[in-house]
Amino acid sequence: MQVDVVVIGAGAVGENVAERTARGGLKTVLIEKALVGGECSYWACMPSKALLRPGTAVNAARSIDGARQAVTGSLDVDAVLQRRDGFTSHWDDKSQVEWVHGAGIELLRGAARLTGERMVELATEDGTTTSIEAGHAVVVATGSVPTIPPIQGLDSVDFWGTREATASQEIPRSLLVLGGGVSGAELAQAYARLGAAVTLVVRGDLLASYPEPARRLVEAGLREDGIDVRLHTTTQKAAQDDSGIHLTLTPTNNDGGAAPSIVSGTKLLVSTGRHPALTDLGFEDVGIVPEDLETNSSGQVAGVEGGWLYAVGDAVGKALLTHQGKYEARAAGEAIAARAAGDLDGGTPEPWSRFAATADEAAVPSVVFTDPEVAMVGLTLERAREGGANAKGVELPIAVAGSALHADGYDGWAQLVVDEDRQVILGATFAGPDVSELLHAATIAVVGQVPLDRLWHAVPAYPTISEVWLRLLEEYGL
Ligand SMILES: Cc1cc2nc3c(=O)[nH]c(=O)nc-3n(C[C@H](O)[C@H](O)[C@H](O)COP(=O)(O)OP(=O)(O)OC[C@H]3O[C@@H](n4cnc5c(N)ncnc54)[C@H](O)[C@@H]3O)c2cc1C
Ligand SMILES: NC(=O)c1ccc[n+]([C@@H]2O[C@H](COP(=O)([O-])OP(=O)(O)OC[C@H]3O[C@@H](n4cnc5c(N)ncnc54)[C@H](O)[C@@H]3O)[C@@H](O)[C@H]2O)c1
Repeated sequence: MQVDVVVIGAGAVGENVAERTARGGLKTVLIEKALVGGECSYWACMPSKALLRPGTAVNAARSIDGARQAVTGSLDVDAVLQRRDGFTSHWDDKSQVEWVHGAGIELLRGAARLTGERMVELATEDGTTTSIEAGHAVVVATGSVPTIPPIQGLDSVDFWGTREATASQEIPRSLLVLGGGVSGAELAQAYARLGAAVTLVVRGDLLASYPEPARRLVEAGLREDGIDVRLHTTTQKAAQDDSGIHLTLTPTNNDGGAAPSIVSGTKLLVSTGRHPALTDLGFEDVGIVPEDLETNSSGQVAGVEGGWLYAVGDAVGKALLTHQGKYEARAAGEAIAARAAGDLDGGTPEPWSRFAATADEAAVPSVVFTDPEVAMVGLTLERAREGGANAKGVELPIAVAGSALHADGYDGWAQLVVDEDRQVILGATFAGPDVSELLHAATIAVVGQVPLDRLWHAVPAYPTISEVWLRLLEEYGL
């Protein structure tokens, strides 16, 4: 079979590359071995947010006098799960397949691997194999897989990963959650609010890549929901018997030689990170060591002569986020189409052109959808300073008319990271109820490198939570 572009993996990221190359007039084949739509649609973003949102909505009503009195019941668990099932289309990819066809992309089902320069082999379930030659590019968009920690006994425990936790049809009586990253924090809260007794075991600090005050707000929110949060706690052992699953814990820095403690639950969720899904893809056959995979800003894999091999999204692991992967996909797809048309040469394209995912470097937005939320873009103060910037942090509690109206006793925190030499914003973090919708303004300011004296003219509407922007600029001295 001879085509222009082969995209391996039809997650959100693969779909977006294929859409761009097909739109650019290239005959594009998209190969998927499981569900078209990938992790985000069926086992990650969509179901996890669907599990969280009802609890957040009820808690929001409870935080306003007058509305609080109207909340007289608890969450309807069956209705929440059914609504979640709707958002995952009941794990049926029919509508996504229709979209693929509508976009002029050819979909092939099966597992693909590289077999040589511009060559891909497709193995289908019935045992047949097809060889496909890509005239212009092969794009690896195979996503990521869970990283399972080497904890004694864990391999003989029947534990959940995030797939099982986001797709479960029942709420366990008690849930142990291992890992205090975004998945752990979000799913611990979702299950606590749906009625499980949750213990969250965190090796270091919760949400360690976010600023400290934001972490503390989330920790307080989780504790308020009755979650037993164990920070700086190492899991020594896991075991399972008829009564449930048991974890043996010690303090992470156990200088005092504290005796181990045991926590138990009916289920265990292991959410200890993910890594690129690059095994069995034939990278070795094209001279690439998967662990050393590096790409330029248009997704071209380094060290491949002719620049025909691309990788994007979780498979590269620059930012394990759907929106950022889709952005990389748009840039790669545009670059492939432009190179095929002779409008763009090989090598790294101009930063901030539509062929380069330049924002990956220092302008990645992310939201932790706990209650309260954390929304962050760009660099933290530490990272900005490590990178050599003359950076200053400007931070305040979020306490403006808009936040006071939004919820009684609104508790939030905001920080801008300012480049003092260039007078632009390098990063921003907001923590508090419903702050996610504040994030895009900050993303625009960071990506646009909007000078602070111009930002001064961006007047937040009154009374909104965005007024905190005004207070932050005042705090900076403007
Ligand atoms: C619990 C959880 C919640 C999350 N929530 C959010 C969120 O709210 N917002 C956000 O931005 N991100 C979120 N993420 C991250 C997000 O899910 C990922 O960044 C995103 O799914 C990556 O998309 P992708 O297309 O790169 O990979 P995937 O979605 O994993 O797609 C890769 C596809 O490739 C296929 N494939 C793999 N190998 C082959 C092969 N050899 N041949 C054929 N097909 C193959 C797979 O079957 C899969 O369908 C969450 C992640 C988790 C775990
Ligand atoms: N709202 C969102 O956008 C969202 C939600 C969930 C996940 N995601 C993405 O998916 C990816 C995976 O999420 P995640 O939470 O699994 O990963 P993560 O990397 O965010 O967190 C993993 C956590 O597990 C801990 N850990 C690692 N090994 C451990 C061990 N042996 N014992 C105890 N703890 C251990 C780490 O210290 C860390 O706190 C993330 O990179 C994130 O970007 C995004």
